[in-house]
Amino acid sequence: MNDNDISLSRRRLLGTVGAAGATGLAMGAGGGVLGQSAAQADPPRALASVGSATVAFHGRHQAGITTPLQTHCHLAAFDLAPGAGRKQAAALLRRWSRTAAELMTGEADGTGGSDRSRESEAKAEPASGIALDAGPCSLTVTFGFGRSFFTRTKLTSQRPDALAPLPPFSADALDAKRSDGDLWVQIGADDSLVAFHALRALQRAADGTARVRWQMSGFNRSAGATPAPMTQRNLMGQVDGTNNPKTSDPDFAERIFLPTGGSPGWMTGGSYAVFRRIRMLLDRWDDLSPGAQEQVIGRRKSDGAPLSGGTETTAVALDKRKSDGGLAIAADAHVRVSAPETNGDAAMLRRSFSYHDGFREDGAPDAGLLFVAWQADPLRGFVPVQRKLDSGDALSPFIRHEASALFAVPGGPGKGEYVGQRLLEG
Ligand SMILES: C=CC1=C(C)c2cc3[nH]c(cc4nc(cc5[nH]c(cc1n2)c(C)c5CCC(=O)O)C(CCC(=O)O)=C4C)c(C)c3C=C
Ligand SMILES: [Fe+2]
Repeated sequence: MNDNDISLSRRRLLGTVGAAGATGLAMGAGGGVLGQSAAQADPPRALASVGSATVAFHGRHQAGITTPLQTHCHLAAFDLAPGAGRKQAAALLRRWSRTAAELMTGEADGTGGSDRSRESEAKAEPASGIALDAGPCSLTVTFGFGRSFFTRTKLTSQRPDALAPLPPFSADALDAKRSDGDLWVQIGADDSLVAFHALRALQRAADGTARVRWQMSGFNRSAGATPAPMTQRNLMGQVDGTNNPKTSDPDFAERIFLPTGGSPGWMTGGSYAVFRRIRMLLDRWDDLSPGAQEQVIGRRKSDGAPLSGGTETTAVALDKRKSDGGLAIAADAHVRVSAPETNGDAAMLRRSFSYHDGFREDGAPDAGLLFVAWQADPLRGFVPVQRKLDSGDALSPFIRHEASALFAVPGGPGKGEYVGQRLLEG
């Protein structure tokens, strides 16, 4: 883990246990045990651990990259308003950073009270108190810059080569209005109101400087939903995320983050986020037998074990053959085509959320994956892998890439700094 480790911290709400009533919190945390604990006069319970978990805003890397997946996310791209340039962008990133830092500690009360005394530009807090009763709930806010940001702010000399537009892929069906953007915000939290509150606070803080270009919401499974913690499942029912690079891998940092002394200097400790909104053709998928679905991916549905044998965490044996001589993992299976071994060691950290936006006119669910992949260089991570998938992945007939973006995500701010300061004031 890194500087942004989750910690269970004291929370301002602990002080309100008495006022809210211990029973209320016990009900939130444990439901059915309410009557029992009240009758036995147990001491008041602290806020449930889900609520009190915090992730550090400051550190070498921004939060929300190696942070364990939260239950809720909002992804939003903003475009700078006409007339807004580098100065206004710097002021916005300062406001956004202050807001994010406060919300992530859980110290902001959500009433807007503390902001009224601040400079008039700062509308950092919605006055609705949306998240008033909750702890920080592992809230993370991550900020990135799109290619167009550098033109708008006349900072093209600082634009990383790695921000070159992603190449077109044959299966792309991209909606330009839901792609790209000058600025990107990724919000994750283990509570839906905490996540929405952060989104509103950041949107308000952007007022007059930047406008929402697109916004999407996603989800993952809630902590405690399964008897033991496990890898997430996506909406196709697959265990998804197993073979991600691990923070304990010796080459993890060099694969995912830019080193000190790299180029450009302001990206030290940063990473590149590739975003793809990938709709799943779930009716077509659900018509496949479970066995056929497993062949498409190359892993078992029940527990995510590779079809070459073993358990979920057993290394995939791409050369393994069945008794009939055929490959245990088909030539076009998703895990074979995307594996680092078959892509010149290309690797990325996939940190995705499911989405469901209702049903389309034809009755099909508008649902799938908000795919987010992190890497030190998209030309050595996402691009070669997607090129290969584009030309021969058994999963392709069941998905549609509908939106796309690439963002430069700078390193985390030091204490007293704001995100992107080294770019905007360098
Ligand atoms: C370009 C990169 C990738 C896209 C786009 C992508 C889409 C996508 N993937 C799944 C489901 C699974 N993917 C799995 C593994 C996997 N996927 C990628 C890359 C992309 N996936 C990689 C690099 C890997 C790891 C390969 C390996 O090293 O073994 C798996 C298996 C479990 C796991 O390791 O995570 C599943 C399941 C969907 C549904 C999807 C688009 C909607
Ligand atoms: Fe995949």
